Amino acid sequence: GLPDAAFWWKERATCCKVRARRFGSQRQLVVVEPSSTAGVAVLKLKNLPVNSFSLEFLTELIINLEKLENDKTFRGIIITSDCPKAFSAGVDLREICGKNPAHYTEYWKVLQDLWLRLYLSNLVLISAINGPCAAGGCLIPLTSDYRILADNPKCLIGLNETRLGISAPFWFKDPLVNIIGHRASEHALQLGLLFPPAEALQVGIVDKVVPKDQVQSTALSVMTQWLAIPDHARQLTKNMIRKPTADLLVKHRDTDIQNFVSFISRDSIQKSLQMYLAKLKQNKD
Ligand SMILES: CCCCCCCCCCCCC/C=C/C(=O)SCCNC(=O)CCNC(=O)[C@H](O)C(C)(C)COP(=O)(O)OP(=O)(O)OC[C@H]1O[C@@H](n2cnc3c(N)ncnc32)[C@H](O)[C@@H]1OP(=O)(O)O
Repeated sequence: GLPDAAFWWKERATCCKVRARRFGSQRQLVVVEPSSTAGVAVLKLKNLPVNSFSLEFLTELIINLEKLENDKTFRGIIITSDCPKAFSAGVDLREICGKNPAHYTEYWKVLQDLWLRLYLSNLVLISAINGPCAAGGCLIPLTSDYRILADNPKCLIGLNETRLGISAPFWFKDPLVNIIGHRASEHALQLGLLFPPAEALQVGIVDKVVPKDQVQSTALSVMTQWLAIPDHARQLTKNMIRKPTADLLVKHRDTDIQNFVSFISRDSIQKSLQMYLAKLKQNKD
């Protein structure tokens, strides 16, 4: 029969630990702190300058999430950024530009691992989005249970992949459709829309917009409401609602990797990405 997500996860967690030893990083890209509320951890993303998903950062993130998942003292995690410039700028374009197919394969597998770890987490996950959040950067919010965005015109959020000449994978599209609906997703995805806070709230890609200095305290008070529900009942319900979407990725992971690798290896795609990266470097304040 079809291996379920838990099986996949076990196998992949071992790969992550092996990879972490390979990096042997001195920098701490993810900081986990206990919050003032019992049972709640605050996980801070700290891959300066913009929390783009390098392979090393993804690996560290997965290991920290795995530890929290297995630590019975924790029931919920607030995920936020410790980089002043962004919540997350998404996929690190240097990981998907000018590398070889083996690298693209490994990278995509790890990104899928992060998605599965978050989407099927038994913990309550709340994204405290205190900066811009683009494309792959939405992976964490879209797999969270609740999203709070800072009310600042710079805090744009959305899946802008088409603007880079690429397409969001189906496992980014599916949670977006589950959250904002079919028509709004069709519109947002095709046009690669990045929503400012008021529009983000209106379309429903975030649940709450608050002043930047209140993002974390609001996350804590929302967390308290979620933790008032008995864990077992909430977890069963979460799993019931999310399993069909997660099973699609589990079932199609290998094909998805093959599609990604052949797509990203095309000359035309590589050119688009390089142009986008060059444009980013020019647009400096
Ligand atoms: C048959 C078909 C089958 C299809 C199968 C599937 C296909 C799948 C295709 C592939 C799908 C990929 C899915 C995911 C994609 C992504 O996530 S792509 C990344 C998208 N991200 C963005 O568009 C955000 C880009 N960044 C910004 O807009 C800004 O940087 C910011 C976050 C708003 C911050 O702005 P500011 O404060 O002005 O800082 P900057 O000066 O712009 O940035 C600082 C430095 O960081 C570098 N940088 C920024 N983002 C990235 C990034 N994503 N990757 C790498 N580097 C990044 C930026 O260039 C600056 O660098 P320096 O110039 O060296 O300082």
